[in-house]
Amino acid sequence: MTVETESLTEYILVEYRWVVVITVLLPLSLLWKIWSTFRNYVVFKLSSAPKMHEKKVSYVQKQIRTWLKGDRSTRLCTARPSWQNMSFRQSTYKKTFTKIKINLVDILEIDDKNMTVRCEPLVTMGQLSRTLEPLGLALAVVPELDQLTVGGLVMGTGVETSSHVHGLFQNICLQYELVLADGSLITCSKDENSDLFYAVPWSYGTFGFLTSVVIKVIPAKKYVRLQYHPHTKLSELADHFRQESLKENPHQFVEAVMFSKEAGVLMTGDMVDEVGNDGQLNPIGKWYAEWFFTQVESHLLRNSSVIEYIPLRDYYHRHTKSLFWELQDIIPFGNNILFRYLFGWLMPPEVSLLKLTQPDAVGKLYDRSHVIQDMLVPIEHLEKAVNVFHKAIEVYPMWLCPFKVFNNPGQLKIKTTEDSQMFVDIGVYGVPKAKGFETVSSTRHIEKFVVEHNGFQMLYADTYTSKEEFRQMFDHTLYDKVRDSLQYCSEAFPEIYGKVNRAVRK
Ligand SMILES: Cc1cc2nc3c(=O)[nH]c(=O)nc-3n(C[C@H](O)[C@H](O)[C@H](O)COP(=O)(O)OP(=O)(O)OC[C@H]3O[C@@H](n4cnc5c(N)ncnc54)[C@H](O)[C@@H]3O)c2cc1C
Ligand SMILES: NC(=O)C1=CN([C@@H]2O[C@H](COP(=O)(O)OP(=O)(O)OC[C@H]3O[C@@H](n4cnc5c(N)ncnc54)[C@H](OP(=O)(O)O)[C@@H]3O)[C@@H](O)[C@H]2O)C=CC1
Ligand SMILES: CC(C)=CCC[C@@H](C)[C@H]1CC[C@H]2C3=C(CC[C@]12C)[C@@]1(C)CC[C@H](O)C[C@@H]1CC3
Repeated sequence: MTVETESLTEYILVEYRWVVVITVLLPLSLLWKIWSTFRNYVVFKLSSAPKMHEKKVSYVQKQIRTWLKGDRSTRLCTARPSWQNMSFRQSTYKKTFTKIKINLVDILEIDDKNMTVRCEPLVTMGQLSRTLEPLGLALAVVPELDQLTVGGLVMGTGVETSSHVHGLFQNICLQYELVLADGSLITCSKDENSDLFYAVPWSYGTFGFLTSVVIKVIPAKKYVRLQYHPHTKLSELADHFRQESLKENPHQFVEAVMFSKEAGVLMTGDMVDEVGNDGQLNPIGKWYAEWFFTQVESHLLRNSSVIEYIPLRDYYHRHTKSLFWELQDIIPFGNNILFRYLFGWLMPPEVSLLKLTQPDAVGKLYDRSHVIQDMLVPIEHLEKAVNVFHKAIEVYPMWLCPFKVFNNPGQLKIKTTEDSQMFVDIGVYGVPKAKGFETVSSTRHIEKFVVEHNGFQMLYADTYTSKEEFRQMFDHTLYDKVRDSLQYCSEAFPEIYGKVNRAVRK
């Protein structure tokens, strides 16, 4: 192919990807949603999952024993193909590792006396919020994309707008059940095998295979009373953001979306049972509703500090329908009123199908000129971080979400003697506009800033940190100790860095 035809093909594949998305992916996504909702409903109602759980765990153990009997020349990972997961990085190691099938997709038990839910690792956030809602319950932290799994959020991490109160997803998990590399089944909690319990989060499947998790639930109400506070000065927004995140009795939900370096909207919310007369009901989950982030932007443009009442589940999944703001690049007219009324009920396409059918040209384009990164920095550095991000990449909207890191053992070690420290997650998803942007060097620049400011990088996307920087970012003291104490662990699993660093993972 000549250079001209190649770039024309690339242009067509990128610009007209929506044709395939609309005609093939949306109908397939709908069939998949109908089937999985029906299947999960039936299994949950029949209560057959708890009986099957032991059998399925034995099968995981059997696969590991088979590997133990062999020459153990390959390492282990889950058999979930890369295209099925939400991680943006390519799990290239899946081509060479021995893949362990973990077909554990069910909610096992809801205990409304102890306020816990026990579920298998492939249970998704959408599945949990749908099941808990009619019971008047919710997870204390609901990472907002429907397809995120409990396993991925435990082994990686999960953050949401209630994290300034409850911490990260792992902080609402009370017990893990794992199959280790020696084939044994173990449970751990803060009182039992506590080293393993604290080392599991952020370990990316490098201790063993998670087979169930007990998670804390809270009482839920019907709506979220959400107040929008537009700001046109970064310093004012940052002060307000810190004040709302750090105050003694904070709102249950705090989030901000920046639409430029200076201007953004802070949102504070609380669960309520009724729609009050100080605001209007806004059912943002309806099929015809405008994308949430553009609704937020309209409050900035009107400079109006309004109150709205949003149905709770609509609130939890407010960024699902537009995949934050990523879908505007894939279906440019997805937020058009006509499209919404005619086809909004089909949205969004499944992320897994988007990954599966992503043409090489689109992959290359995302590598070259698209950023998907979340950087976590102590909240006092918010303005500085926004300025650094603006200079290096300049992507808007920019997501700001406060979260608490507790002073617990593990990879996220904070540099304070206090019980906890408040951080902010800065999420950039989109096409960079900064002059001189180059994927590796610009990402390295912000990674350096994050390391120097005692922050952390979320690892679902690519990291380019050196091993030394990575170990400086994530405390490996407990991690190394636990790996050394577990038989066959180092043979079976690479270190975290070996799985997440783009240059190192094979
Ligand atoms: C055949 C069909 C007909 C429909 N007709 C109508 C209708 O007449 N009126 C109407 O209001 N809606 C209609 N819808 C849309 C439906 O109400 C919404 O999709 C609703 O969010 C589905 O929730 P669920 O729990 O059933 O499904 P889920 O499987 O939980 O969700 C379906 C998809 O919508 C996303 N989603 C779920 N909840 C939200 C939310 N609150 N905000 C943003 N995204 C969300 C999820 O990410 C998921 O991908 C229709 C949908 C279908 C499939
Ligand atoms: N709001 C938020 O907090 C958001 C979070 N994310 C990120 O997305 C990722 C979650 O995506 P998801 O598709 O659910 O998960 P993934 O399948 O991407 O899994 C993430 C990691 O967890 C490991 N893992 C998953 N299940 C198990 C298990 N049962 N036993 C052992 N290891 C396991 C995987 O190991 P292996 O490599 O062996 O498969 C992988 O390294 C997380 O990293 C999360 O931080 C993304 C968007 C939003
Ligand atoms: C809130 C936090 C912490 C993170 C949000 C991250 C999401 C915006 C990304 C997670 C997976 C990403 C993927 C895409 C867009 C951005 C995410 C949803 C694509 C849909 C972009 C188009 C590609 O062809 C496929 C991508 C799959 C993963």
